[in-house]
Parts: sequence; C-alpha cells; structure tokens
Amino acid sequence: MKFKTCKVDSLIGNVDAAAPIVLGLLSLGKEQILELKGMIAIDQVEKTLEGGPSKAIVASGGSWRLWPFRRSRAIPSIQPVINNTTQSDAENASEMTAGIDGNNNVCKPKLTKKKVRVITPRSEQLASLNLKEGRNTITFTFSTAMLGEQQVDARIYLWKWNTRIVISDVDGTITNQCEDVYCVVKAFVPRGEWISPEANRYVQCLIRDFERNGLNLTSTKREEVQRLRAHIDDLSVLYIKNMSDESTFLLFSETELTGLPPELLQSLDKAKNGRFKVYLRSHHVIPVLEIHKIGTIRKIVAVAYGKRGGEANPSVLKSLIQLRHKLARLLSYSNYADYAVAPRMAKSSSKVRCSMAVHAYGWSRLVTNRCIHNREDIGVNGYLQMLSSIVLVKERFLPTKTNRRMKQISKEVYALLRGIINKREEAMKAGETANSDLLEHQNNKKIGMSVKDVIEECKLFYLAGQETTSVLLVWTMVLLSEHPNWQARAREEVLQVFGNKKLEADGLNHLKIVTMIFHEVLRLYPPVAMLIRAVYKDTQVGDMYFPAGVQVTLPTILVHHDHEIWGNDAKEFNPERFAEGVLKATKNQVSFFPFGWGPRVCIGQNFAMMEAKIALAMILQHFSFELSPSYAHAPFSILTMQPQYGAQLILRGL
Ligand code: HEM
Repeated sequence: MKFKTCKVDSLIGNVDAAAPIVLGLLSLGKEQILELKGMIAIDQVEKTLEGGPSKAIVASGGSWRLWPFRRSRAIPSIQPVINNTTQSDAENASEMTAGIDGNNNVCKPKLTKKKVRVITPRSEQLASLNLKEGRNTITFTFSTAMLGEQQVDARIYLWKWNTRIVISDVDGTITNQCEDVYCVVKAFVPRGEWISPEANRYVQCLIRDFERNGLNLTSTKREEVQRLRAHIDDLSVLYIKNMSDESTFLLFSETELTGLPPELLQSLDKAKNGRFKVYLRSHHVIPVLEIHKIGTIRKIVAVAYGKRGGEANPSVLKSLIQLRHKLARLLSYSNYADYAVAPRMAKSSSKVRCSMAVHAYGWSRLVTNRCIHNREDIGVNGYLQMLSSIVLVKERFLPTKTNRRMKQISKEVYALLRGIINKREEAMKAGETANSDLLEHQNNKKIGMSVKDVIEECKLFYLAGQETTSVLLVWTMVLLSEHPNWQARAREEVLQVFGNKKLEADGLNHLKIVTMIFHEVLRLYPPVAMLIRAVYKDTQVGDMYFPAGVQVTLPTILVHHDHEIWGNDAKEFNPERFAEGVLKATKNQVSFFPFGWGPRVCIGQNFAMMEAKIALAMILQHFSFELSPSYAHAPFSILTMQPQYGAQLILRGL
C-alpha cells in the first residue's frame, strides 16, 4: 500500500466532509510536512471498522509525528501522554501548555511549535489494518510508565493515489470542526503548489473566508466577532421589519396624480375626503417615480419612501454602522467599506492590468514577461529603471507559460474579431448594411486595408481607447480628493453649467475649470508615460545622430515634471497653470504631450476628453469624494500609469 501523492484537482464543497478529507490528504500524501521520528513507540494498535470492532495488532516500531497545528478538542486527552515522555518531550510539553493557555485557542500552524502527535505507521502496518476505502475508525492503545494503558480513537481515510477529491460547501462558518479545516488548509497552503491554479485560487479564497469569520483570531476576539455578527443580524432584521411594517400613506388629489395609468388610479384606496392613498410600498411608489410627470410629486413620494421605518430606523442604522465598523476593525480592516469590498477587489491594479492584457488584447507582441511582473513603483524616480526592464524583448520568444498563454489568447482574439468581420461581410454582400466602414475598400489594393489590418486596428482602438481614459479619471478623483478646494471649484462649475440636469454636449465646452484640472492631471500622471519610435533610416537631429534600427524613447512623464519647463512647483497639483490654455502654460514649446504629437498623435483625444468630462461632471453632480485611509500612493506604469494598489475612494451622495 503506497500513499505517495494524492492529487486534488478541485476543492469545492461540505463542511462535514472537508475536515476528514483534508486531514486525509495531509496524512496520506504530505509526509514531509509533519515528519518527526523517534518519539514514542506504539505498543499496540487496535482497529475497529465501522459496524463492529475487530482487532489488528500492529508491531511496535511505528513512530509519533507532530501535528503542525493544534486541535483544541484533542488536547486534553493527549497532554498526559506528553507529560510522561523523555526530557525533550517534557520540554515540548511545557512549551505546548504555554501555547494553549497563552494563545487562547489561537490556531497557528507553525511547524516549529509541536502540539499534538500523530502516528505514522509503516506501509506494512497499514496493510495489516485491512483498511477499506474511505473512512475507517480505529482505536489503539499504548501504555506509559505513569499513566498505564491509554486508549485513543482515531480515523484513517483511505484513497487511491489518483482519486480526485472534491470538497464541497466549505463556507468558513465558525464551528469547532471548521477551525480544524481552517488549520489544515492553512498548514497545507505552502505545500499546495502541486494543485491546479484554479484549486489554489479556491483554497486562497477559502482561507480568506475563514479569516473573514475570525478564525485566525484569539477565541475571545472570535467570540466578539460572533456576538457582533449576531447583533448586526438582529438589527438588520429589525430595520427591514420596521420598513415592511410601515403602513403610512400619502394623500393626493386626482389632479396631482394626473398622468398615472387609469388602472393604477382605480386600484388606489380613497380617503374620506376623496383623495387617493399612495401607500409607501413598492407597487405604489415605483409607478409614481417612473411615470409621474410632476417632479415635486415624485420628490414627495421619494423622500417619504426613503424615510420608511419610522423614527426608530435612524437609530437602528446608527447602531448598525457602529457595530459594522467594530466588526471590520476586529477583522483588521480599516473600515466596513473596505471589509465589504475586499473579496471583490483585485489585490493590486497590476493584477487587473495583467489579466486584462492577457484576456483582452493578446499582448504577445507588446508585453514581455518581465514587463508584466515588474511591480516597482516607477513614479518619476523609478522611471529610468522601468525603461531598462521593458526593452528586454527577447524573453517574449521563450516558450514560457505566460508567453504560451498570450499566444493562445492572441489567437482567440484574432478568431473572435475574424468572426465579427465575417458576419459583417456577409451582411454587406446581402445588402443588409451600408458599405461605410473599414471593410469598404478591402478589395481596392491602393487604398484598402487587409482583414489583418482591420483586426489590428480593432485591437489598437480597444487598447488605446479604454484604459487610458479610465486611468485619467482615476487620477483625477485621487487628486481632487487630495485637493478638496479644486473639487469644490469643479463641482461649482458643473452645477453652474448643468444644475442637476442631464448633461448636453454644448455645456461640456463651457467646463473651463474641469478642463484645467484634466490638463494638470494629464501632466502629472500621463496615462501613456512614454512614446517610443523606431528610427528607420540614419538620422541627424541637431548634434545627435540616430542610426537606422534603434528605438528612441521620449519620456513624457519626465518632460511633464521638468522644473526648468514648469517652474519650482512642477511636481505640485496646480491646475491654475492651465488657466490661459495649454499654449500659454507651455510657452509654445512641445512640453505637454499626453496624447503624443505629430502624425501619430492620439486619434481619440477629443473623444477621450469629452468622455472624461461627462463622467467627472456626473460624479461631481451627485457625489463628494475623499480618499479612503487604506489608499497607498504608488504610481506605477505598466503600459498605462496607474495606482499600483488601486484607488480606494469614499463617495458620499449629495
Ligand atoms: C486620456 C485618454 C488618452 C490618452 C492619454 C491617449 C494617449 C495616446 C498617445 C500618447 C498616443 C500616441 C502613441 C504614440 O505616439 O506612439 C495615442 C495614440 C492613439 N490613441 Fe489615444 N489616448 C487616449 C484616449 C484614446 C481614445 C479614447 C481612443 C479611441 C477611441 C484612442 C485611440 C488612439 C489610437 C487609435 C492611437 C494610435 C494613433 C496612430 O497610431 O495613428 N486614444 N493615444
């Protein structure tokens, strides 16, 4: 019987099943995690298979290993054994006792702290147990000089080495058993490189969920977490109950409700004075809010609906906010918002970038392996360092895992776009659509583009058009959070131009402050931090000579931060410098070029500015915002300049 490896292809599923399975995994497959030989010899092992006891004697010579974590339920029965061992065991025992008392049931899978011992019978010994597949219950006894004969109940789980194991529904609910699972999974993680990436991701999420339930905390804190959760649940139920018990109604005359569908009016009860009762229930409120033409009526209904739950709910809400904050702090988050969004946030923006690059664009042509994993904060100071690493293009030819994946994705993107083009061509042939796009001149050799060109253009537009504008907005929000006076000025302007109304194109041209702000953001954090050009023939520029074939890099970000050009406050956020336009600010020099320059200047710059203005104006109309305390400023360039750890912002409705 051999238990060399036990492969888990996916980990999904049931708390009851999880503990024994993962325990089984450890005991059957990961010997090196636990191995420590020569402790206490086993005198005897009795095996009791389920359904009736049977005895199997195992020859002495088996050894004790150390469990890498403590199971609180098992400790009382094991401690006497440890107290009766040799000198070194006695030391271990005192260490363990201190661990238990001092740690308050904290489960820490440290391999150096030995807590509980387990048997590692040899293969022949296991064979003599005649284990059946799956769960086996065994009872074994051993004796020590002081305690005499001791009996231990245990379980052994037997799998074939190639069995796929599925654990389902492990949700991290706090139970003793789950603590066991948490400890095992946690101890197992560093050794888990042999599981698939998907299973590994699942295990990471599992640990996160356990820890969000407080399983990594001391028992006192964990109890506090449970107490807080119970209290939060009770208050949430009370809050909802208060709202659903609401029987308040508003009274409106027929004229005030003009425009509502007659069937809705007929369904409304009438008060003695003949006015219609609009109850603060969704089936009455939603049609009024959606259909009614008079804004004041809609507002009355919306405000009353928002206040459902009576006088009690604001104080319930206040307590809920406090309790949630306490819960989040206990679980080591800076506030409840961070706790709530954490599972949905990528750990870093570069992760998002990396997955977007791989998924969306088939970046094999552009991004080297090195570039994807380069996580240094380049800001301005580390910029030159980044330049040296990004140009290592040779690595992209190596058949690394990432490069192969990129190639594969590149093919998929190509096939996807090819499919869209095919459909379009068929529609054109059938006369279903006008010939007014890039495909129009395909067969015209002089001016036409090949299908490959069209595909490359689609990729370029998607890449160049999407993240650039979104990072511009992100940095704008960050800087306006840091400079609330500019946020206020921008909002004032937006409200002056649009009020709370819908935006329209003409108004966008009147947003002068907003434009100044965008220019200053583009100066400090240009989404495209550098431009690269290939020299195709030997070229002399002034006293500089560029031989054909070299690449020249124009570091936009360095020019944008140059003190000689921008003055002593070059590194500061001061939109005022653009008050009289870009030309004035740059004194007619080419020193501000966030969208590039010359024949290859960004084709989408006007579109981008309009898009960004619309988004920012809408945000300013409805929210004020500030940086979350968890924000860490780390500009980082990976194709675009972005905040390495994300931009955590707190938005408040106005
Ligand atoms: C804030 C937003 C944006 C910034 C900062 C930006 C920046 C740039 C820069 C610096 C270049 C020149 C690259 C070079 O010279 O090598 C460029 C090119 C380009 N951009 Fe943008 N861009 C933005 C938005 C957009 C949008 C929204 C679109 C499309 C809808 C777009 C489409 C393009 C295209 C197609 C090119 C290539 C033009 C060519 O090579 O002829 N960009 N962009």
